[in-house]
Amino acid sequence: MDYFEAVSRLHLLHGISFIVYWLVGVLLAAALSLVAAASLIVIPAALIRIHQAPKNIPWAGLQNKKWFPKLRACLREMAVGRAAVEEGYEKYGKHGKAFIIPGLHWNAVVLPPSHSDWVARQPENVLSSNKVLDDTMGLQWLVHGPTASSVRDFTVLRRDMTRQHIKLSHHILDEIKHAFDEELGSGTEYHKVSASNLCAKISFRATNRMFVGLPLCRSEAYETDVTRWTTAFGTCTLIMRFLIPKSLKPLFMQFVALPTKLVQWRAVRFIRPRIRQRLGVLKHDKTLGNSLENVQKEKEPNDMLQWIINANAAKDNPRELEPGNIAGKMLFFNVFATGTTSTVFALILCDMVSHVDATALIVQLREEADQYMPLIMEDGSAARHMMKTDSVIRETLRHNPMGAQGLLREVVAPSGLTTPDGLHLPKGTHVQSVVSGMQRDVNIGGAGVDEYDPLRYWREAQRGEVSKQLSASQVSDRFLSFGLGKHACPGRFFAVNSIKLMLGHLLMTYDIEPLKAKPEYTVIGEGLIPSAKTMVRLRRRSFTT
Ligand code: HEM
Repeated sequence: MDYFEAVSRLHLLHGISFIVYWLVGVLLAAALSLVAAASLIVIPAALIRIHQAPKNIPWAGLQNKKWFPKLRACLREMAVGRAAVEEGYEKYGKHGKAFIIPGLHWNAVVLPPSHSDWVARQPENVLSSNKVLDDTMGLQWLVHGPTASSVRDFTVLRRDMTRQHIKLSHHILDEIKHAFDEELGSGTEYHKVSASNLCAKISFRATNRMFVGLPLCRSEAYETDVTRWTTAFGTCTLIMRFLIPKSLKPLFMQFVALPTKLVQWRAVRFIRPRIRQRLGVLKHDKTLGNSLENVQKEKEPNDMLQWIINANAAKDNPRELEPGNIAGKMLFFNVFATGTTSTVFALILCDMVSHVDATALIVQLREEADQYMPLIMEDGSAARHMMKTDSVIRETLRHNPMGAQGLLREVVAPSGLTTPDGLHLPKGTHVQSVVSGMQRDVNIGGAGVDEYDPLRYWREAQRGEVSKQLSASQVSDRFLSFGLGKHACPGRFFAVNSIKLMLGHLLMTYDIEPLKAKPEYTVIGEGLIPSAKTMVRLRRRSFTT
């Protein structure tokens, strides 16, 4: 290599390193500008909210910081949400006092437990749940149409799903068996699997068997697209809530929503042809002069897709029957249904296998599953008799609820609202209740409620302490894991039944090793999920191969 070649190579090398440095520099500068821009928006917005918060209510989560404690608490919200709620409950809530919980999106007044029933009874035009749903989920930007009120119409869940899911139990169980077989194979060797990944897979399949039926619920591509959509949707709602001020939303959300819309378009490509085909049948029936009620119900598929089509057809607004709106509703229901059911299923599994007497507990639950699960194929309601399993589900929901707080509402009455103990909340105030701390509070639930005791509800009933066992889907102001009042979770009956079927099948079919220590749970904001690293060991029981 001569001198000139060496020099030109050196130049080339310098040139390449220059471009690399330049690119890194540009990227760094872009990242810094983004952070600066975000701070310019986020910090002033937080300061305004701090200024607007009621002055006579104490704050939780300030951590005794000397400089800008409230601002720092607001900015920390994503990292320490659950701790702040629990600290506030210990200091104020359990003594019947309200407190403020800091947040980047809004600061909320957390009312004491004695107010939960009162909150749940307030009409929508005074204390709104819909407004909170719109603001946290960006309904007018991120999901289907034609209107936000149509998106918020959950009649299909409250009416059709609640009535039909028991009739569909044998299909759901068939899907659960199939999904477990796919995940764990047919051999009798031990498998070490992530509890949360396993529960996510099985829950998605169980739910989507009822949503879209066979064969689509088994399509890997469909599952990937739906999961991508729920993730994109979640990410976009975070950006929308924390980074974009209210006044700029109409402008910015058009762009921020684009990736979610794109992923949504991809995900609905699987459902669209089915919708078109079913709408064709509906049109044919109508032209034959059949009224909607007379459409041959026995010929219709009994699944969520059909329930949505029928409910939208009854609205007499042609836009409700656009395939994109029908498919969009189906996808949107997945946001509510799959993540929640799988997280709770995984929490129950982890609580159960790490219980001090896990072996005896598993034996008892398995006996119950052996007795009732084989009846499901003939009688979908047989799982109703699995009251020990029901107790285990309610106990995890009570002791380790997914969300530390609940009953999220906004005061929308123009003159504000005054609580029973005289606290005036101006229009625009966000209120909520503590779920986790309250449900473990011995002063409310009695001695021992701070402990996890899986068969507590079943035992209470056996001892005659209650006339009827409290079931896992029964809400009250002492059990807020599914909310309370008009907006209480419409999916809870289906969720509890599916978890019973999943847990029942697992215990009947597999040996599961108890865990030696309590598993780690991951806290995100105020939410609780089992860590994906928590592994359980399972093997097919030999006589079931
Ligand atoms: C174990 C699983 C689940 C848990 C713990 C859960 C929990 C909750 C909670 C706490 C609320 C708020 C209630 C309130 O503010 O009063 C809620 C609302 C809701 N849930 Fe669930 N949920 C679960 C499963 C499901 C499923 C399977 C579906 C649908 C298939 C669903 C659909 C909804 C809907 C649509 C709402 C909003 C209701 C309204 O605003 O009127 N959930 N859920």
